[in-house]
Amino acid sequence: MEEREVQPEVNIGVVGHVDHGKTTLVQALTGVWTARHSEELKRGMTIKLGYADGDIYKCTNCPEPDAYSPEPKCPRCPKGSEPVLQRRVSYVDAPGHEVLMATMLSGSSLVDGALLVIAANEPCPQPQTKEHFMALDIIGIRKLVVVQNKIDVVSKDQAMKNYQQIRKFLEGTWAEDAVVVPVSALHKANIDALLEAIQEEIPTPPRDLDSPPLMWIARSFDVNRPGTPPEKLVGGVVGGSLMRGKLRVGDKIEIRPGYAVRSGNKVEYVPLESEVVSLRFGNVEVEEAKPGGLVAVGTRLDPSVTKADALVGSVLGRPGELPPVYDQLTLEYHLLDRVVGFRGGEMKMAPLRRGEVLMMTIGTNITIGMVVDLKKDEMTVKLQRPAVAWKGARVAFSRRIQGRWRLAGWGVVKN
Ligand SMILES: Nc1nc2c(ncn2[C@@H]2O[C@H](COP(=O)(O)OP(=O)(O)OP(=O)(O)O)[C@@H](O)[C@H]2O)c(=O)[nH]1
Ligand SMILES: [Mg+2]
Ligand SMILES: [Mg+2]
Ligand SMILES: [Zn+2]
Repeated sequence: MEEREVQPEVNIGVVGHVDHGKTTLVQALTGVWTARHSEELKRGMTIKLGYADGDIYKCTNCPEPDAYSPEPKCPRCPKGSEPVLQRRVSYVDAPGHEVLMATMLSGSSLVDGALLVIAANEPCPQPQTKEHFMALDIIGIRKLVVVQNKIDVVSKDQAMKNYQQIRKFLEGTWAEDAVVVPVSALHKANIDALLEAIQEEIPTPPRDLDSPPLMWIARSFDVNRPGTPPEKLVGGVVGGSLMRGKLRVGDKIEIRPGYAVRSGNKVEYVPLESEVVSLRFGNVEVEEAKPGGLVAVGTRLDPSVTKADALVGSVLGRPGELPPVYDQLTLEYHLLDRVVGFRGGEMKMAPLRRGEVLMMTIGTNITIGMVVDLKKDEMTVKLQRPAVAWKGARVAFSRRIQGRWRLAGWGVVKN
């Protein structure tokens, strides 16, 4: 197989209000049900970031959008059609539940574009429809397709009414002209038109392949089954997406801030050094990884340091080439005008206060931070958990409002 057929070239976030059908849509696009953890299956909700790769094929015989399919066969052509692979896409499935907003934000830092899933059988916008939409803006994602889902459970009139609500919601925003594609994720209806929209609206961005590799870690695992004999144990695995550069099997790597070591109530972070022993996209092993797609990096690390997402929020690169780790960040910040994301309307955002505790999302790193210094457009935040950052990096922050962390604004790192 050619390399381009293995490594996805673009990452697309799937966001939107709880239960609007994000995970079902990812399954329609990839054949994969991303919820794997028993708690997720039991509660029918996404809790951790999920991801799955899917293909976009186009039949050379058929008109658009019929020509598009996630599978290498054309449902409309009898024998003899040869659909051509257009792109392989990594879909990052975000949780929609309001308490998991930080996870949604950390997932958004990995993607190049987004599908905003809106269920046609509820009034639009729902609280997290608004909050996720705003988060895309804050993180700087401007490639968007709106997916009007569940059209199988509404009448044509209801679907039209809901479509008008969606258009009204987008009116006057950066996404005013966004394409809205009606689908039924459950029945895999109109997925061809969605693939066409993805091809047109979410191009693969240019990639920086020459800089040293840099990857946000989004998942980390111990892949050994309990009871594996010691000689068969494999090293820890970390998953994430390369922001830039290339990574090859055999490369020496460093992970920062690294592994948390607790003694009493003190926590120290220990940077880790290891080597890339394998690289995998889905089930396919590759020798080299570039930006695009979520890659699983096999290492020689003791799996006990990677298990249970212990390294999420750290950054992986080559030894000595990582940006610095900070305990404190100075940000030029912007506060949203209004608090969104809860039922019963919106309210005006109060100014920040010195001493206030915020939830910071720095790439995939989610940490509590305290505002220790505050000027007009600038704040300094002391982080509970140190973060790799660099001048110009974009950071989102949430505030505790009415009992929940609500998206409150963003900042640009000045350190
Ligand atoms: N009728 C119908 N039901 C759907 C459709 N898409 C999803 N559902 C159902 O809606 C429910 C929620 O779907 P999920 O895919 O888990 O929704 P989600 O957005 O991933 O939810 P969270 O991860 O909890 O935010 C499930 O019962 C799905 O079967 C659709 O197109 N039509
Ligand atoms: Mg659900
Ligand atoms: Mg889900
Ligand atoms: Zn065809």
